[in-house]
Amino acid sequence: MRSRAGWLARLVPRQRRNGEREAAATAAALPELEDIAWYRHAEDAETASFWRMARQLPGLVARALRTAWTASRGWTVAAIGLNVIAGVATTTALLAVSDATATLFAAPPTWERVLAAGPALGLLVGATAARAGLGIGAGFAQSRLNPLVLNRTEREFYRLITEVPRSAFDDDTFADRLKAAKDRGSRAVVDLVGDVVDLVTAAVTVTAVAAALAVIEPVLIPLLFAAALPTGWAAVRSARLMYVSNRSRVSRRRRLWMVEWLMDNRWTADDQRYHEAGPWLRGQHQVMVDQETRADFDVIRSQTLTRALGQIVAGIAVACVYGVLLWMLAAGTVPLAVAAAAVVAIGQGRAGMESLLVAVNTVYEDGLYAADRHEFDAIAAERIAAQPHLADPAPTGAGPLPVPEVIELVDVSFRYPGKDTDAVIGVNLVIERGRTLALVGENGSGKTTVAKLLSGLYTPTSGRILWDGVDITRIDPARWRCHVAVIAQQVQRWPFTAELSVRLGRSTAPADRERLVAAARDAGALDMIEGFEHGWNQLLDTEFRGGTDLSGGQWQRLSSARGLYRDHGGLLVADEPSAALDARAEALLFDTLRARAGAASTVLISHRLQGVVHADTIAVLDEGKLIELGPHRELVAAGGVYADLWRLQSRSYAAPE
Ligand SMILES: Nc1ncnc2c1ncn2[C@@H]1O[C@H](COP(=O)(O)OP(=O)(O)OP(=O)(O)O)[C@@H](O)[C@H]1O
Repeated sequence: MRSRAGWLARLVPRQRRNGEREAAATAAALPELEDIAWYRHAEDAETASFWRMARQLPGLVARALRTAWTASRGWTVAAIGLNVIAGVATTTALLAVSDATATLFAAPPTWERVLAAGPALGLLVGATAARAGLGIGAGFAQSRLNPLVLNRTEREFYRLITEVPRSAFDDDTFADRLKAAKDRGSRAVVDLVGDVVDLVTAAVTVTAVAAALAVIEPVLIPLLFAAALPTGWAAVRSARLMYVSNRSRVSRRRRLWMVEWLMDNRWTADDQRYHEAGPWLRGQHQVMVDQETRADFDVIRSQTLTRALGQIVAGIAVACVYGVLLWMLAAGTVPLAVAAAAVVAIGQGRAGMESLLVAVNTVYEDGLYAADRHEFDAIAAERIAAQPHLADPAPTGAGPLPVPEVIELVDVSFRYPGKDTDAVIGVNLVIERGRTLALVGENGSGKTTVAKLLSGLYTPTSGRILWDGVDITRIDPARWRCHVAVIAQQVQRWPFTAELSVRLGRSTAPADRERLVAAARDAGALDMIEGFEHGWNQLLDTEFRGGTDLSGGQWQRLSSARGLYRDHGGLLVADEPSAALDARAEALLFDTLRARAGAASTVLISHRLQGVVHADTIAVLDEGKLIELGPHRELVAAGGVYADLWRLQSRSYAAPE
């Protein structure tokens, strides 16, 4: 790391020391906050010199222009082009000032001299008006460009996030990158385009003034640069301090927002009150808010000191520029008329130079944040591309696969990201068309994981899943997922109308009223839906006007209806579909599942063994391994784990004598 001298050298390390202390304090209460990943770029941001920053500009500018160009070629050309033409108008106006003052101040003004300065004054008025008009035009073009860039950036973000494999969401690094991209990264990509237009505007103004000064008095050009440097340095330094601070606070903020969400949403409102968890949550929240406040104070103090120093040095530098001008005037090297024009040019030049330095800084700062978004895009795209069906596609044709006659799991193992043990270990299973396979086993034995592998949510770490002998992990899911329907263990309460909530099972297909009704009936949800005040159009979210909420079992019926609506006679995976159902609804659902026998394949997961006795095959899992396999009678006769579970459940359901 570069060594720094004086008070400034201590500013950033101090901020980081505070951050480390606070992280330790938070970690004591909330261990999951420990996270040093955010310092990855912060070191860079903290130590990059102005020149290194300037060296990165071409790359950042090129990237922003590419973004703008792909969003709208016309408005990009307009925003940049009009600014460049405005620069020509600036030079013209300044030279016109010079001409006019030379004519007017050559001797005491007379009417003749005023008239002689007329053309120059006319040019000045014309050029000034043109510059203003062009500036407005450029501003309009930029305003049109920004929403288009935002639109494109958002679209790409949500494409990536919905296409990324499910396993990405189990990875904390991915979650951090996602957060950084969402927090500010995406916005920074859009802002960067505006910053680059501002940079071009400022650069054009400075070049225009420099061109005018080259004609008026070239000696003033370097002095002009020197006078603007201290303010620019202070702006860059301030932004960098803020950047480092923000970076180090992302994890805490993520946790903070999570705790806030736990307190302010209706999903956790009940549990929070049952367990009187409010004070504890508030306490955690307060610890983090206090740390945020201290971090804000730290960064504000450091920024104020930096800005003050910049302003003092800038003041001295400006005094020197005017001093030199006065000296040249006194020495007779510059005539009064030229000095007057130079004062106007210096005024505009200083403003332009400061804007330029601030723009350089803003481009760099937003460039750092935009890099978060680009990094996220790259990680997401990499994960998407690494999926076996893209990285190592099976040599099969195009179009949807047929409904499979046989689905096989061959020596399938799976480990969740970041875990050091497998959730599923060397499982071999066969599901024939028209047959029902039941998965049973204790909590955490791997049943849902097998269901998720079968439905393509995850790819096996090793082993293969074959559909009629074809390894489906190497085939685009779009070609086979259409044959898989899932009634998930975790009931998702979609905040839509009842109809949409069921139709979501096949959202891209046109609504099929007959199938909707059939699915709802088979799931025991039809009477409930038809009994709603607005029937199928009933909104199921009390956070919106006219919305209502459902009981746990009613939500589960809706979830089953969604799965059944999706099902088209392929594989149906029902993971604990009756956990919240009453006896009548449960019996109806199991009848529905049994009715598939002979025609469609079913994988049923249930802890209620009464529900699985009819399955053709029952697979018993234990700590990820398949330990028993066979029909109910055989397993009971074998006297193993299944028989034990069956005996326990039969005993607890038996009526007292
Ligand atoms: N997203 C995940 N990330 C990491 N580990 C997970 C994840 N989901 C499940 N696990 C772990 O994988 C193992 C198997 O979980 P799984 O959900 O498949 O069990 P299960 O048999 O369906 O349990 P239950 O009967 O409770 O539904 C468990 O040890 C669980 O902690």
